[in-house]
Amino acid sequence: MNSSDNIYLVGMPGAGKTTVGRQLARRLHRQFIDADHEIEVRAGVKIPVIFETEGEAGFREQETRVIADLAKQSNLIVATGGGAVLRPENCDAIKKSGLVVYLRVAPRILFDRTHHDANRPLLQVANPMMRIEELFTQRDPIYQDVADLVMTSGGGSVFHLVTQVERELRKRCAA
Ligand SMILES: Nc1ncnc2c1ncn2[C@@H]1O[C@H](COP(=O)(O)OP(=O)(O)OP(=O)(O)O)[C@@H](O)[C@H]1O
Ligand SMILES: O=C(O)C1=C[C@@H](O)[C@@H](O)[C@H](O)C1
Ligand SMILES: [Mg+2]
Repeated sequence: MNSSDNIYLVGMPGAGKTTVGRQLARRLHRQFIDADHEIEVRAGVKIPVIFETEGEAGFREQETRVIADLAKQSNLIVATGGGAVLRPENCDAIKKSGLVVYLRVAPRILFDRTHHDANRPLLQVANPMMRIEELFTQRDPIYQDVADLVMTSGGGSVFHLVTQVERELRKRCAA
C-alpha cells in the first residue's frame, strides 16, 4: 500500500472499530472518520431513526454513498459500519482506496460488549446472542475475504490491540 492510502477497519458490531480507529488515528497522525457517525451527520438523525423511517435498505443506500465519498479521500482512518461489507460495491471501494483491517472477535465477547446498547438496531431482538452468532456466521467469511490484515482479539486491552495493529501497519507502509 501507499503511505497515503486510507486504512479501513471492518468487523462485527462491538469489534472495536470505533475505539481502535480513534486511537490508531492519534498514533499515526491521521484523521479519524466513523462512517456510522458520518451517515448520522448527513441524515441529521441517529441510525435507529434511519432504520425506523427508511428501513435497512434506506440505511444501506446512505452507507454506500458515504463510503464512496470517503474512498475519494486519502490519509484517513475509517471505522466502517458492521454491515458495510454486505455490498460488493462497498468492498470494491475500500479495497481500491486503502488497506482493510478486520478486527475479528468471538460472538460471546461481542455479546458482552453490545447487549446493553440500544444503538444497534439489528441487535434489538429477543435473543441477541443468537443473532450475533448468525451474523458472525454470515459475515466472518466476507470480512476475511475483503481484509488485507486479520487481527484476532480476545480478552486483551484496547491499548494492546492498538499497538499490535500499529505494528502490523508500519510493517506494510511507512505510515
Ligand atoms: N479490545 C477491547 N477490549 C475491551 N473492550 C473493548 C475493546 N474494543 C472495544 N471495546 C469496547 O467494546 C465496546 C464496543 O466497541 P466499539 O463501539 O468501538 O465497536 P464497533 O466495532 O465500533 O461497533 P459498531 O459496529 O456497533 O459501531 C465499547 O464499549 C468499547 O469500549
Ligand atoms: O452490523 C450492522 O449491520 C450495522 C452495524 C452498525 O455499525 C451500523 O452501521 C448499523 O447499525 C448496521
Ligand atoms: Mg462503531
